[in-house]
Amino acid sequence: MASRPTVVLIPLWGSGHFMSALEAGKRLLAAGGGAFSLTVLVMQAPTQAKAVEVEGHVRREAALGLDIRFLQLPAVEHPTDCVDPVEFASRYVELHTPHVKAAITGLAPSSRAAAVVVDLFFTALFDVAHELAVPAYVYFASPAAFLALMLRLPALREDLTGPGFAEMEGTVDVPGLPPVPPSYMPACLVKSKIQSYDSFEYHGRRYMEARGIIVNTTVELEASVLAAIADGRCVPGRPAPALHAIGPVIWFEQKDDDQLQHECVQWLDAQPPASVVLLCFGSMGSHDAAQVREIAAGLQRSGHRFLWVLRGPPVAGTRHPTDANLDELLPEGFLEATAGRGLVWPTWAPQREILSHAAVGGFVTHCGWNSVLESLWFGVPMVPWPLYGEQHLNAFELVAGVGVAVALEMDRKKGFFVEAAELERAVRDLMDGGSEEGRKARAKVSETSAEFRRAVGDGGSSCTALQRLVAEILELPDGRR
Ligand SMILES: COc1cc(-c2[o+]c3cc(O)cc([O-])c3cc2O[C@@H]2O[C@H](CO)[C@H](O)[C@H](O)[C@H]2O)cc(OC)c1O
Ligand SMILES: O=c1ccn([C@@H]2O[C@H](COP(=O)(O)OP(=O)(O)O)[C@@H](O)[C@H]2O)c(=O)[nH]1
Repeated sequence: MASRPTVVLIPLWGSGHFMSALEAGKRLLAAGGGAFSLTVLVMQAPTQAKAVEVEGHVRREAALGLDIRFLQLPAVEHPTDCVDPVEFASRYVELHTPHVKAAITGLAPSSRAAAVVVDLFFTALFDVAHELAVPAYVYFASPAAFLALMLRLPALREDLTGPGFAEMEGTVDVPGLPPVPPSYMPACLVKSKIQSYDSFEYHGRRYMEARGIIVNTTVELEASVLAAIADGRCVPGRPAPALHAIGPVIWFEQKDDDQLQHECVQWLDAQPPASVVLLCFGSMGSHDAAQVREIAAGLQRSGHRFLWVLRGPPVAGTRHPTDANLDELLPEGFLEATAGRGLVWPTWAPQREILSHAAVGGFVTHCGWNSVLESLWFGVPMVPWPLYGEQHLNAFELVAGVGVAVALEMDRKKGFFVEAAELERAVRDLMDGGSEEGRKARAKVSETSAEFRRAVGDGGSSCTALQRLVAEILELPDGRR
Protein backbone atom coordinates (compact mmCIF):
# COMPACT_ATOMS: atom_id res chain seq x y z
CA MET A 1 0.00 0.00 0.00
CA ALA A 2 1.32 3.47 -0.93
CA SER A 3 2.60 5.55 1.96
CA ARG A 4 0.51 8.63 2.71
CA PRO A 5 1.08 10.91 5.70
CA THR A 6 -1.57 12.03 8.14
CA VAL A 7 -2.19 15.31 9.94
CA VAL A 8 -2.92 14.68 13.62
CA LEU A 9 -5.52 17.04 15.09
CA ILE A 10 -6.03 17.30 18.87
CA PRO A 11 -9.07 19.48 19.66
CA LEU A 12 -10.53 20.63 22.99
CA TRP A 13 -14.05 19.38 23.81
CA GLY A 14 -15.71 22.85 24.21
CA SER A 15 -18.53 24.03 21.90
CA GLY A 16 -16.48 26.77 20.26
CA HIS A 17 -13.37 24.62 19.96
CA PHE A 18 -14.16 21.07 18.83
CA MET A 19 -16.17 21.65 15.67
CA SER A 20 -14.18 24.73 14.72
CA ALA A 21 -10.95 22.68 14.81
CA LEU A 22 -12.57 19.78 12.98
CA GLU A 23 -13.95 22.08 10.29
CA ALA A 24 -10.46 23.57 9.87
CA GLY A 25 -9.10 20.00 9.61
CA LYS A 26 -11.69 19.18 6.93
CA ARG A 27 -10.68 22.28 4.96
CA LEU A 28 -7.01 21.20 5.18
CA LEU A 29 -7.98 17.73 4.02
CA ALA A 30 -9.88 19.13 1.02
CA ALA A 31 -7.03 21.53 0.15
CA GLY A 32 -4.58 18.61 0.41
CA GLY A 33 -6.45 16.88 -2.42
CA GLY A 34 -5.75 13.39 -1.01
CA ALA A 35 -2.06 13.98 -0.27
CA PHE A 36 -2.67 13.27 3.41
CA SER A 37 -5.40 11.96 5.69
CA LEU A 38 -6.64 13.42 8.98
CA THR A 39 -6.35 11.66 12.33
CA VAL A 40 -8.31 13.16 15.21
CA LEU A 41 -7.25 12.25 18.76
CA VAL A 42 -10.36 12.58 20.90
CA MET A 43 -10.07 13.19 24.64
CA GLN A 44 -12.71 12.09 27.08
CA ALA A 45 -14.59 15.35 27.79
CA PRO A 46 -14.59 16.16 31.51
CA THR A 47 -18.36 16.37 32.00
CA GLN A 48 -21.07 13.91 31.00
CA ALA A 49 -22.93 16.55 28.97
CA LYS A 50 -19.81 17.54 26.99
CA ALA A 51 -18.90 13.86 26.48
CA VAL A 52 -22.33 13.23 24.93
CA GLU A 53 -21.95 16.34 22.71
CA VAL A 54 -18.48 15.26 21.50
CA GLU A 55 -19.61 11.64 20.90
CA GLY A 56 -22.46 13.01 18.77
CA HIS A 57 -20.02 15.09 16.69
CA VAL A 58 -17.67 12.12 16.21
CA ARG A 59 -20.48 9.74 15.24
CA ARG A 60 -21.95 12.19 12.73
CA GLU A 61 -18.61 13.19 11.18
CA ALA A 62 -17.33 9.59 11.00
CA ALA A 63 -20.47 8.67 9.05
CA LEU A 64 -19.64 11.22 6.32
CA GLY A 65 -17.06 8.82 4.87
CA LEU A 66 -14.26 11.40 4.65
CA ASP A 67 -10.61 10.45 5.02
CA ILE A 68 -10.71 11.04 8.79
CA ARG A 69 -9.86 8.57 11.53
CA PHE A 70 -11.07 9.26 15.07
CA LEU A 71 -8.99 7.67 17.84
CA GLN A 72 -10.35 7.82 21.39
CA LEU A 73 -7.65 8.52 23.97
CA PRO A 74 -7.76 6.68 27.32
CA ALA A 75 -9.44 8.50 30.22
CA VAL A 76 -7.21 10.27 32.77
CA GLU A 77 -7.73 11.70 36.27
CA HIS A 78 -9.31 15.16 36.61
CA PRO A 79 -6.98 17.83 38.02
CA THR A 80 -8.44 19.52 41.10
CA ASP A 81 -8.30 23.07 42.55
CA CYS A 82 -8.06 24.80 39.16
CA VAL A 83 -8.71 28.57 39.11
CA ASP A 84 -10.52 28.50 35.76
CA PRO A 85 -11.39 26.23 32.81
CA VAL A 86 -8.14 27.17 31.08
CA GLU A 87 -5.96 25.96 33.92
CA PHE A 88 -8.11 22.80 34.02
CA ALA A 89 -7.68 22.21 30.27
CA SER A 90 -3.94 22.93 30.45
CA ARG A 91 -3.37 20.48 33.31
CA TYR A 92 -5.80 17.86 31.96
CA VAL A 93 -3.93 17.75 28.65
CA GLU A 94 -0.58 17.30 30.40
CA LEU A 95 -1.92 14.04 31.84
CA HIS A 96 -2.67 12.91 28.27
CA THR A 97 0.92 13.32 27.06
CA PRO A 98 1.90 9.60 27.26
CA HIS A 99 -1.34 8.58 25.51
CA VAL A 100 -0.83 11.09 22.73
CA LYS A 101 2.73 9.86 22.25
CA ALA A 102 1.52 6.24 22.13
CA ALA A 103 -1.21 7.14 19.61
CA ILE A 104 1.25 8.91 17.28
CA THR A 105 3.98 6.28 17.52
CA GLY A 106 1.30 3.62 16.99
CA LEU A 107 0.25 5.05 13.60
CA ALA A 108 0.96 2.68 10.73
CA PRO A 109 4.36 3.35 9.06
CA SER A 110 2.45 4.03 5.85
CA SER A 111 0.67 6.95 7.53
CA ARG A 112 3.36 8.79 9.48
CA ALA A 113 2.39 12.07 11.16
CA ALA A 114 3.26 15.01 8.89
CA ALA A 115 2.08 17.57 11.46
CA VAL A 116 0.40 17.78 14.84
CA VAL A 117 -2.23 20.52 15.24
CA VAL A 118 -3.28 21.28 18.82
CA ASP A 119 -5.91 23.48 20.49
CA LEU A 120 -4.72 26.87 21.81
CA PHE A 121 -4.67 25.52 25.39
CA PHE A 122 -2.86 22.25 24.53
CA THR A 123 0.70 23.51 24.08
CA ALA A 124 1.96 20.91 26.61
CA LEU A 125 1.64 18.46 23.70
CA PHE A 126 4.47 20.26 21.88
CA ASP A 127 6.77 18.10 24.05
CA VAL A 128 5.46 15.00 22.25
CA ALA A 129 5.73 16.60 18.81
CA HIS A 130 9.29 17.78 19.48
CA GLU A 131 10.33 14.37 20.83
CA LEU A 132 8.92 12.62 17.76
CA ALA A 133 10.32 15.32 15.44
CA VAL A 134 6.87 16.13 14.03
CA PRO A 135 6.15 19.82 13.15
CA ALA A 136 3.76 21.32 15.70
CA TYR A 137 0.97 23.79 14.88
CA VAL A 138 -1.59 25.59 17.03
CA TYR A 139 -5.19 25.96 15.89
CA PHE A 140 -6.16 29.33 17.37
CA ALA A 141 -9.98 29.50 17.50
CA SER A 142 -9.86 33.05 18.92
CA PRO A 143 -8.94 36.34 17.23
CA ALA A 144 -5.41 37.33 16.27
CA ALA A 145 -5.75 40.25 18.72
CA PHE A 146 -5.94 37.80 21.61
CA LEU A 147 -2.99 35.89 20.15
CA ALA A 148 -1.00 39.15 20.06
CA LEU A 149 -1.90 39.76 23.69
CA MET A 150 -0.92 36.23 24.75
CA LEU A 151 2.42 36.54 22.98
CA ARG A 152 3.01 39.81 24.81
CA LEU A 153 2.02 38.64 28.30
CA PRO A 154 5.60 37.88 29.46
CA ALA A 155 6.66 41.46 28.65
CA LEU A 156 3.42 43.01 29.93
CA ARG A 157 3.88 41.38 33.34
CA GLU A 158 6.66 43.88 33.95
CA ASP A 159 4.21 46.80 33.47
CA LEU A 160 1.75 45.46 36.04
CA THR A 161 1.75 47.26 39.34
CA GLY A 162 -0.74 44.80 40.90
CA PRO A 163 -1.61 41.17 40.30
CA GLY A 164 -3.90 41.86 37.32
CA PHE A 165 -4.84 44.53 34.76
CA ALA A 166 -7.65 45.84 37.00
CA GLU A 167 -5.11 47.77 39.06
CA MET A 168 -3.18 49.13 36.07
CA GLU A 169 -3.15 52.81 35.11
CA GLY A 170 -3.07 54.10 31.52
CA THR A 171 -3.74 51.81 28.59
CA VAL A 172 -2.44 48.44 27.45
CA ASP A 173 -0.40 48.11 24.26
CA VAL A 174 -1.74 45.18 22.28
CA PRO A 175 0.27 45.56 19.05
CA GLY A 176 -2.00 46.30 16.11
CA LEU A 177 -4.97 47.47 18.22
CA PRO A 178 -5.75 51.03 19.34
CA PRO A 179 -4.60 51.52 23.00
CA VAL A 180 -6.77 49.22 25.14
CA PRO A 181 -8.27 50.50 28.43
CA PRO A 182 -7.40 47.92 31.13
CA SER A 183 -11.13 47.32 31.75
CA TYR A 184 -11.37 45.77 28.27
CA MET A 185 -8.67 43.24 28.97
CA PRO A 186 -9.93 39.63 29.04
CA ALA A 187 -11.93 38.96 32.21
CA CYS A 188 -9.53 36.21 33.22
CA LEU A 189 -6.65 38.71 33.38
CA VAL A 190 -8.46 41.71 34.84
CA LYS A 191 -9.32 40.23 38.18
CA SER A 192 -6.56 39.64 40.69
CA LYS A 193 -6.13 36.02 39.75
CA ILE A 194 -2.44 35.62 39.22
CA GLN A 195 -2.74 31.93 38.35
CA SER A 196 -4.92 32.74 35.32
CA TYR A 197 -2.19 35.06 34.12
CA ASP A 198 0.34 32.25 34.64
CA SER A 199 -1.63 29.79 32.43
CA PHE A 200 -2.05 32.32 29.61
CA GLU A 201 1.56 33.47 29.83
CA TYR A 202 2.72 29.85 29.71
CA HIS A 203 0.82 29.19 26.47
CA GLY A 204 1.92 32.55 25.03
CA ARG A 205 5.56 31.61 25.56
CA ARG A 206 5.08 28.16 24.10
CA TYR A 207 3.39 29.44 20.91
CA MET A 208 6.87 30.65 19.93
CA GLU A 209 7.94 26.99 19.61
CA ALA A 210 5.28 26.24 16.98
CA ARG A 211 6.12 25.86 13.33
CA GLY A 212 2.98 27.79 12.59
CA ILE A 213 -0.20 29.19 14.10
CA ILE A 214 -3.44 28.64 12.22
CA VAL A 215 -5.76 31.52 13.16
CA ASN A 216 -9.50 31.64 12.66
CA THR A 217 -9.55 35.12 11.16
CA THR A 218 -8.90 36.89 7.86
CA VAL A 219 -6.08 39.23 6.88
CA GLU A 220 -8.74 41.76 5.90
CA LEU A 221 -10.41 41.74 9.34
CA GLU A 222 -7.27 41.82 11.48
CA ALA A 223 -4.61 43.18 9.11
CA SER A 224 -2.86 45.44 11.63
CA VAL A 225 -2.69 42.83 14.38
CA LEU A 226 -1.44 40.08 12.06
CA ALA A 227 1.21 42.45 10.70
CA ALA A 228 2.26 43.42 14.23
CA ILE A 229 2.76 39.77 15.20
CA ALA A 230 4.62 38.94 11.99
CA ASP A 231 6.86 42.02 12.41
CA GLY A 232 7.95 40.77 15.83
CA ARG A 233 6.25 43.59 17.74
CA CYS A 234 4.81 41.17 20.33
CA VAL A 235 8.02 39.34 21.18
CA PRO A 236 10.84 41.67 20.10
CA GLY A 237 14.08 40.03 19.03
CA ARG A 238 12.55 36.67 18.16
CA PRO A 239 10.94 35.72 14.85
CA ALA A 240 7.23 34.96 15.23
CA PRO A 241 5.97 31.58 14.01
CA ALA A 242 4.34 31.63 10.56
CA LEU A 243 0.73 32.81 10.76
CA HIS A 244 -1.97 31.16 8.65
CA ALA A 245 -5.18 33.22 8.62
CA ILE A 246 -7.59 30.70 7.08
CA GLY A 247 -10.89 31.99 8.46
CA PRO A 248 -13.66 32.43 8.88
CA VAL A 249 -13.87 28.76 9.78
CA ILE A 250 -17.54 28.21 10.58
CA TRP A 251 -19.15 24.84 10.98
CA PHE A 252 -22.57 24.49 9.33
CA GLU A 253 -24.49 21.40 10.30
CA GLN A 254 -26.01 19.64 7.30
CA LYS A 255 -29.78 19.41 7.53
CA ASP A 256 -31.84 16.67 5.97
CA ASP A 257 -34.42 17.98 3.49
CA ASP A 258 -37.23 16.29 5.39
CA GLN A 259 -36.13 17.70 8.79
CA LEU A 260 -38.76 19.92 10.46
CA GLN A 261 -37.81 23.58 10.87
CA HIS A 262 -36.75 24.50 14.40
CA GLU A 263 -39.44 26.37 16.38
CA CYS A 264 -37.25 29.51 16.51
CA VAL A 265 -36.91 29.47 12.72
CA GLN A 266 -40.66 28.94 12.26
CA TRP A 267 -41.25 31.97 14.49
CA LEU A 268 -38.74 34.04 12.50
CA ASP A 269 -40.49 33.07 9.26
CA ALA A 270 -43.46 35.15 10.44
CA GLN A 271 -41.41 38.31 11.17
CA PRO A 272 -40.57 41.16 8.75
CA PRO A 273 -37.05 41.39 7.26
CA ALA A 274 -34.26 42.68 9.56
CA SER A 275 -36.78 43.41 12.34
CA VAL A 276 -35.64 41.00 15.08
CA VAL A 277 -32.80 41.43 17.54
CA LEU A 278 -31.26 38.12 18.69
CA LEU A 279 -29.84 37.80 22.22
CA CYS A 280 -27.63 34.76 22.86
CA PHE A 281 -24.70 34.37 25.25
CA GLY A 282 -22.73 31.29 24.21
CA SER A 283 -22.16 27.89 25.74
CA MET A 284 -21.28 29.23 29.20
CA GLY A 285 -23.29 32.44 29.47
CA SER A 286 -26.20 32.99 31.85
CA HIS A 287 -27.54 35.89 33.92
CA ASP A 288 -28.90 36.12 37.46
CA ALA A 289 -32.51 36.99 38.25
CA ALA A 290 -31.83 40.73 38.75
CA GLN A 291 -30.10 40.99 35.36
CA VAL A 292 -32.87 39.00 33.67
CA ARG A 293 -35.41 41.54 34.97
CA GLU A 294 -33.38 44.42 33.49
CA ILE A 295 -33.08 42.68 30.12
CA ALA A 296 -36.82 42.02 30.06
CA ALA A 297 -37.60 45.66 30.87
CA GLY A 298 -35.07 46.94 28.31
CA LEU A 299 -36.47 44.77 25.53
CA GLN A 300 -40.08 45.61 26.38
CA ARG A 301 -39.38 49.36 26.35
CA SER A 302 -37.31 49.23 23.15
CA GLY A 303 -40.47 48.28 21.24
CA HIS A 304 -38.40 46.05 18.94
CA ARG A 305 -38.99 42.43 18.03
CA PHE A 306 -36.63 40.01 19.77
CA LEU A 307 -35.54 36.38 20.03
CA TRP A 308 -33.96 35.94 23.46
CA VAL A 309 -32.06 32.73 24.25
CA LEU A 310 -32.41 32.80 28.04
CA ARG A 311 -30.51 30.19 30.06
CA GLY A 312 -30.81 29.27 33.74
CA PRO A 313 -28.05 29.21 36.38
CA PRO A 314 -25.11 26.86 35.72
CA VAL A 315 -25.11 23.23 36.77
CA ALA A 316 -23.42 23.07 40.22
CA GLY A 317 -19.64 22.83 39.94
CA THR A 318 -19.61 23.68 36.20
CA ARG A 319 -20.01 26.75 34.02
CA HIS A 320 -22.65 25.16 31.81
CA PRO A 321 -26.06 26.84 32.02
CA THR A 322 -29.23 24.88 32.66
CA ASP A 323 -32.47 25.27 30.75
CA ALA A 324 -34.33 28.31 32.04
CA ASN A 325 -37.52 28.06 34.04
CA LEU A 326 -39.31 30.99 32.39
CA ASP A 327 -42.09 31.17 35.00
CA GLU A 328 -39.50 31.65 37.73
CA LEU A 329 -37.07 33.92 35.88
CA LEU A 330 -39.23 36.34 33.88
CA PRO A 331 -41.16 39.24 35.44
CA GLU A 332 -44.88 38.61 35.71
CA GLY A 333 -46.80 39.67 32.63
CA PHE A 334 -43.69 40.01 30.42
CA LEU A 335 -44.57 37.19 28.02
CA GLU A 336 -48.15 38.45 27.66
CA ALA A 337 -47.02 42.06 27.11
CA THR A 338 -44.56 41.07 24.37
CA ALA A 339 -46.60 38.26 22.79
CA GLY A 340 -46.32 38.31 19.00
CA ARG A 341 -43.18 40.45 18.93
CA GLY A 342 -40.88 38.45 21.19
CA LEU A 343 -39.83 34.83 21.64
CA VAL A 344 -37.95 33.67 24.74
CA TRP A 345 -36.19 30.38 24.06
CA PRO A 346 -35.05 28.58 27.25
CA THR A 347 -32.43 26.15 25.95
CA TRP A 348 -29.72 25.68 23.30
CA ALA A 349 -30.81 27.36 20.05
CA PRO A 350 -29.62 26.84 16.45
CA GLN A 351 -27.65 30.11 16.47
CA ARG A 352 -26.12 29.88 12.99
CA GLU A 353 -29.47 29.10 11.39
CA ILE A 354 -31.06 31.99 13.29
CA LEU A 355 -28.33 34.44 12.24
CA SER A 356 -28.75 33.35 8.62
CA HIS A 357 -32.48 34.23 8.71
CA ALA A 358 -33.56 37.37 6.84
CA ALA A 359 -35.73 38.47 9.79
CA VAL A 360 -32.68 38.94 12.06
CA GLY A 361 -31.34 42.50 11.99
CA GLY A 362 -29.11 42.66 15.08
CA PHE A 363 -27.34 40.50 17.64
CA VAL A 364 -26.70 41.16 21.33
CA THR A 365 -23.80 38.76 21.82
CA HIS A 366 -21.35 37.63 24.51
CA CYS A 367 -18.67 38.07 21.80
CA GLY A 368 -17.43 34.49 21.77
CA TRP A 369 -15.23 34.51 18.69
CA ASN A 370 -17.26 31.86 16.86
CA SER A 371 -20.43 33.87 17.45
CA VAL A 372 -18.70 37.02 16.19
CA LEU A 373 -17.53 35.32 12.99
CA GLU A 374 -21.00 33.85 12.40
CA SER A 375 -22.60 37.29 12.81
CA LEU A 376 -20.07 38.88 10.44
CA TRP A 377 -20.56 36.09 7.89
CA PHE A 378 -24.30 36.77 7.78
CA GLY A 379 -23.84 40.54 7.89
CA VAL A 380 -25.61 41.05 11.23
CA PRO A 381 -24.42 44.10 13.26
CA MET A 382 -23.84 43.56 16.97
CA VAL A 383 -24.20 44.94 20.47
CA PRO A 384 -21.33 43.40 22.45
CA TRP A 385 -22.09 42.15 25.95
CA PRO A 386 -18.89 40.26 26.86
CA LEU A 387 -18.95 37.97 29.86
CA TYR A 388 -15.96 35.65 30.22
CA GLY A 389 -12.71 34.59 28.58
CA GLU A 390 -11.19 36.93 25.99
CA GLN A 391 -14.62 38.36 25.05
CA HIS A 392 -13.97 41.86 26.47
CA LEU A 393 -11.03 42.29 24.15
CA ASN A 394 -13.16 40.97 21.26
CA ALA A 395 -15.83 43.57 22.14
CA PHE A 396 -13.24 46.36 22.12
CA GLU A 397 -11.95 45.23 18.72
CA LEU A 398 -15.49 45.11 17.26
CA VAL A 399 -16.39 48.62 18.43
CA ALA A 400 -13.08 50.55 18.38
CA GLY A 401 -11.25 48.59 15.69
CA VAL A 402 -13.63 47.13 13.11
CA GLY A 403 -16.72 49.31 13.65
CA VAL A 404 -19.40 46.65 13.27
CA ALA A 405 -20.99 47.07 16.69
CA VAL A 406 -22.86 49.62 18.84
CA ALA A 407 -21.22 49.88 22.29
CA LEU A 408 -23.05 48.88 25.48
CA GLU A 409 -22.16 50.42 28.86
CA MET A 410 -21.92 47.97 31.73
CA ASP A 411 -20.94 48.03 35.38
CA ARG A 412 -17.72 46.05 35.35
CA LYS A 413 -17.51 46.04 39.15
CA LYS A 414 -20.97 44.46 39.40
CA GLY A 415 -20.44 41.38 37.21
CA PHE A 416 -20.89 43.34 33.93
CA PHE A 417 -24.39 44.44 34.99
CA VAL A 418 -26.40 46.31 32.33
CA GLU A 419 -29.36 48.49 33.26
CA ALA A 420 -32.66 48.27 31.38
CA ALA A 421 -32.39 51.85 30.04
CA GLU A 422 -28.91 51.19 28.63
CA LEU A 423 -29.99 47.99 26.87
CA GLU A 424 -33.05 49.82 25.50
CA ARG A 425 -30.76 52.59 24.16
CA ALA A 426 -28.31 50.15 22.54
CA VAL A 427 -31.08 48.05 20.94
CA ARG A 428 -32.74 51.17 19.56
CA ASP A 429 -29.41 52.49 18.20
CA LEU A 430 -28.72 49.12 16.58
CA MET A 431 -32.18 48.55 15.11
CA ASP A 432 -33.72 52.01 14.49
CA GLY A 433 -33.32 53.30 10.96
CA GLY A 434 -32.57 56.82 12.27
CA SER A 435 -29.50 56.06 14.39
CA GLU A 436 -26.14 57.12 12.89
CA GLU A 437 -24.22 54.57 15.00
CA GLY A 438 -26.49 51.74 13.84
CA ARG A 439 -26.27 52.88 10.22
CA LYS A 440 -22.46 52.87 10.32
CA ALA A 441 -22.34 49.42 11.96
CA ARG A 442 -24.78 48.02 9.38
CA ALA A 443 -22.78 49.42 6.45
CA LYS A 444 -19.48 48.12 7.84
CA VAL A 445 -20.86 44.67 8.62
CA SER A 446 -22.19 44.28 5.05
CA GLU A 447 -18.73 45.12 3.74
CA THR A 448 -17.12 42.62 6.13
CA SER A 449 -19.57 39.90 5.17
CA ALA A 450 -18.70 40.36 1.49
CA GLU A 451 -14.99 40.41 2.36
CA PHE A 452 -15.37 37.14 4.30
CA ARG A 453 -16.99 35.40 1.37
CA ARG A 454 -14.24 36.62 -0.98
CA ALA A 455 -11.52 35.48 1.47
CA VAL A 456 -12.64 31.84 1.44
CA GLY A 457 -13.45 31.78 -2.29
CA ASP A 458 -11.00 30.76 -5.04
CA GLY A 459 -7.99 33.06 -5.01
CA GLY A 460 -9.17 34.72 -1.77
CA SER A 461 -6.71 35.45 1.07
CA SER A 462 -7.83 32.58 3.33
CA CYS A 463 -8.04 30.09 0.49
CA THR A 464 -4.48 31.01 -0.57
CA ALA A 465 -3.27 30.80 3.05
CA LEU A 466 -4.75 27.31 3.32
CA GLN A 467 -2.97 26.19 0.16
CA ARG A 468 0.31 27.65 1.45
CA LEU A 469 -0.17 25.80 4.72
CA VAL A 470 -0.78 22.50 2.91
CA ALA A 471 2.39 23.02 0.85
CA GLU A 472 4.32 23.78 4.06
CA ILE A 473 3.04 20.60 5.70
CA LEU A 474 3.92 18.55 2.63
CA GLU A 475 7.24 20.43 2.37
CA LEU A 476 6.70 21.43 -1.23
CA PRO A 477 8.95 24.18 -2.65
CA ASP A 478 7.60 27.75 -3.11
CA GLY A 479 4.25 26.94 -1.59
CA ARG A 480 3.39 24.94 -4.76
CA ARG A 481 0.89 22.12 -4.70
C1 LIG B 1 -9.82 32.23 24.36
O1 LIG B 1 -9.75 32.76 25.66
C2 LIG B 1 -10.39 32.06 26.66
C3 LIG B 1 -11.16 30.95 26.41
C4 LIG B 1 -11.77 30.29 27.47
C5 LIG B 1 -12.56 29.11 27.20
O2 LIG B 1 -12.25 27.98 27.88
C6 LIG B 1 -12.96 26.86 27.65
C7 LIG B 1 -12.64 25.71 28.40
C8 LIG B 1 -13.39 24.56 28.22
O3 LIG B 1 -13.11 23.48 28.94
C9 LIG B 1 -14.43 24.50 27.30
C10 LIG B 1 -14.75 25.64 26.56
O4 LIG B 1 -15.70 25.63 25.71
C11 LIG B 1 -14.02 26.82 26.72
C12 LIG B 1 -14.30 27.96 25.98
C13 LIG B 1 -13.59 29.10 26.27
O5 LIG B 1 -13.85 30.27 25.67
C14 LIG B 1 -14.27 30.36 24.34
O6 LIG B 1 -13.33 29.78 23.46
C15 LIG B 1 -13.66 29.96 22.08
C16 LIG B 1 -12.60 29.28 21.23
O7 LIG B 1 -11.33 29.73 21.58
C17 LIG B 1 -13.75 31.45 21.69
O8 LIG B 1 -12.49 32.06 21.72
C18 LIG B 1 -14.68 32.17 22.64
O9 LIG B 1 -14.53 33.55 22.42
C19 LIG B 1 -14.39 31.85 24.08
O10 LIG B 1 -15.44 32.37 24.84
C20 LIG B 1 -11.63 30.74 28.78
C21 LIG B 1 -10.83 31.85 29.03
O11 LIG B 1 -10.60 32.39 30.27
C22 LIG B 1 -11.12 31.72 31.39
C23 LIG B 1 -10.22 32.53 27.96
O12 LIG B 1 -9.49 33.64 28.18
O1 LIG C 1 -27.66 28.49 22.15
C1 LIG C 1 -26.58 28.42 21.53
C2 LIG C 1 -25.36 28.94 22.04
C3 LIG C 1 -24.22 28.83 21.26
N1 LIG C 1 -24.27 28.21 20.06
C4 LIG C 1 -23.04 28.04 19.25
O2 LIG C 1 -21.96 27.68 20.09
C5 LIG C 1 -20.75 28.30 19.66
C6 LIG C 1 -20.21 29.12 20.82
O3 LIG C 1 -18.90 29.51 20.54
P1 LIG C 1 -18.37 30.95 20.91
O4 LIG C 1 -16.95 31.00 20.52
O5 LIG C 1 -19.25 31.98 20.34
O6 LIG C 1 -18.53 31.04 22.48
P2 LIG C 1 -18.20 30.04 23.69
O7 LIG C 1 -19.48 29.32 23.95
O8 LIG C 1 -17.09 29.12 23.26
O9 LIG C 1 -17.83 30.97 24.76
C7 LIG C 1 -21.10 29.14 18.45
O10 LIG C 1 -20.79 28.41 17.27
C8 LIG C 1 -22.62 29.32 18.55
O11 LIG C 1 -23.27 29.43 17.29
C9 LIG C 1 -25.45 27.73 19.55
O12 LIG C 1 -25.51 27.20 18.44
N2 LIG C 1 -26.57 27.85 20.31
